[in-house]
Amino acid sequence: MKMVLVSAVALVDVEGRVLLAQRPEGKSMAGLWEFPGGKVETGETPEAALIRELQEELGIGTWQSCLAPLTFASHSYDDFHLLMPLFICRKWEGVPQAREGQVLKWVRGRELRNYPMPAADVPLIPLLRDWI
Ligand SMILES: Nc1nc2c([nH]c(=O)n2[C@@H]2O[C@H](COP(=O)(O)OP(=O)(O)OP(=O)(O)O)[C@@H](O)[C@H]2O)c(=O)[nH]1
Repeated sequence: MKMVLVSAVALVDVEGRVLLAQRPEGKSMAGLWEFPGGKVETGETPEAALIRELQEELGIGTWQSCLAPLTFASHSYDDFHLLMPLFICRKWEGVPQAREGQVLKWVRGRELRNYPMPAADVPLIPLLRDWI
């Protein structure tokens, strides 16, 4: 099966809330809430991919030194296998804005369960909650 490498990040604010983005209509898995990020391009590191995606999707800047590895997802969807490192980041510049039609939401740990997420993300939530 095709292996897809996606880099994602839990942005955590000073109140311990996590930023989720709702996938827009028309995309696969529309309506589900996910961590910001995207596919790692050829020749890119997962960290560089994230820094690029955060600028494109949210208009914020961050640094490799502010991206700490948290955990990863390894999940088979019907048509591809997703390998997704999840970083945690508490420091960035700018205010996240929905630049690609997503709905953004800052969510507290205990409320994460109210936001339906892609199957790959579900097992990551308890671990994330331990860290925020
Ligand atoms: N960014 C992000 N992607 C995730 C998460 N969980 C998860 O299964 N994915 C999947 O990883 C892929 C990310 O691709 P992408 O964000 O670069 O591309 P895309 O929206 O155009 O997706 P598409 O090619 O499926 O339409 C999608 O298939 C997405 O559904 C997550 O928490 N964050």
